[in-house]
Amino acid sequence: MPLDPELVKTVTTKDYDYFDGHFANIPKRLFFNNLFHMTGNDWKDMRRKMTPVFTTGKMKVMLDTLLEKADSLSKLIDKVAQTSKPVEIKGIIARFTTDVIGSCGFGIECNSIEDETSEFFVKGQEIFRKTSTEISFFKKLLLILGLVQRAMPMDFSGIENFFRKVIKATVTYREENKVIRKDFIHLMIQLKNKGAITEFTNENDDIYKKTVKVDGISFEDLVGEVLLFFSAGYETSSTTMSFALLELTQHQDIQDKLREEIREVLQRHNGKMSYDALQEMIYCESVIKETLRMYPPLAILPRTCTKNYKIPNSDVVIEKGTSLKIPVWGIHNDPDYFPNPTEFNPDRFSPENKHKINPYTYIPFGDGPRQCLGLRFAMMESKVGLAVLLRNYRYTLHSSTPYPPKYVTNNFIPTVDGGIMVNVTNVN
Ligand code: HEM
Repeated sequence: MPLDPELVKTVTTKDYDYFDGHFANIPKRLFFNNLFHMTGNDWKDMRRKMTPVFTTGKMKVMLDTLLEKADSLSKLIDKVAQTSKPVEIKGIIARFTTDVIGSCGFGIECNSIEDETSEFFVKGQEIFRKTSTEISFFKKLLLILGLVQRAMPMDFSGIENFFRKVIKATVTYREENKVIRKDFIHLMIQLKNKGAITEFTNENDDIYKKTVKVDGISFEDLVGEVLLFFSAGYETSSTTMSFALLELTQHQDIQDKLREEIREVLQRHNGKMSYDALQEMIYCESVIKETLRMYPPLAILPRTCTKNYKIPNSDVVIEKGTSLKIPVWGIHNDPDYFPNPTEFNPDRFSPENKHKINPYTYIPFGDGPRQCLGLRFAMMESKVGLAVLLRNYRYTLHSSTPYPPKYVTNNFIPTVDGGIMVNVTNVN
């Protein structure tokens, strides 16, 4: 367990070649056929192909798709505020992130914001429930995708077939009808068919302006990666926004300041949540970063040693096959690096202060060549989500949720026991 930031640097970046796997002995099947589980040249090759999917240009264009979902979230929260009843906010945000990743990742309109019983959500749950009755939907998803390692007597073939069928239907429809949509699956189809993907510009320009040449990928690769976007992007983002709201209920001054910034920025941009407007939400970014410090969704960063490694200036040799766990939560909450770590203080990440943070002590998205590819997307989605939730509404914690929170013990991603119950009031 590397605790020292220098060692974290060594493992994730400096001597990355010795630690280039997340996990060892990954079974060869669809659900593990993705970037997160690859090592060595397979990983290098796939990472090179996938990197152009996540450029700033692509994020800007995908924002339009994301904003459609934000609109639905806005209507839902308005309804909630009118009822004056407390509500479990993580569930609401999870419906938003399901729809976002369903739309941006799978190209599917899940409509779970409007309808909790939407087919995609329910079908997914049904299928996962078949495999085991005890484990939560998302834990199962993480298990299936190998983000949690545990021997499970599960038969995944039904689930794999379901997702393969859903993605196949989307890909075939788009190919036959020449559909172009601003989402990940469109970029992946280009990768599959042309071995190249294009840099989106803006709506009025030719979206095939700038072509980035890479080798193609197979249909199975496409399914594997799209599934990874779902597992990597859904729960992590909803967890981030939910913990941000939890902290904001405890710090009304910070909540007010953030709301003020959101309103000011949107006023400057004629009420439109453009990419540029989001860039100007500096305080919002600090709030998200501080949330990710206190509550990193991936509390542990896995690495596997792939070649014997002698730790410099010591006799210690880490043997090939050794599994390493970088304790992200522990490092982020260490008073040596973050004074008063239990205090929620977004100013740690203000433009004036952020240079004071020691390298390799803030790693919610990992670090080095394997750093999270969806970082920009996650930040954009979280900013949009918080801006929609806070612009016109105030949140206070309902008495049924204790603070500090109690966590469930059987989930890989930090999860508040009983959910986060809040009161929502319209402040217009
Ligand atoms: C707040 C939200 C998120 C957090 C905290 C997060 C965190 C992480 C972390 C810690 C890793 C491992 C990095 C390492 O080993 O150094 C990772 C990998 C990854 N994430 Fe994220 N993630 C988030 C959202 C997303 C989203 C939205 C997507 C895609 C749409 C995504 C796609 C990926 C991919 C593809 C990898 C594998 C990278 C590789 O192994 O080369 N993530 N993420």
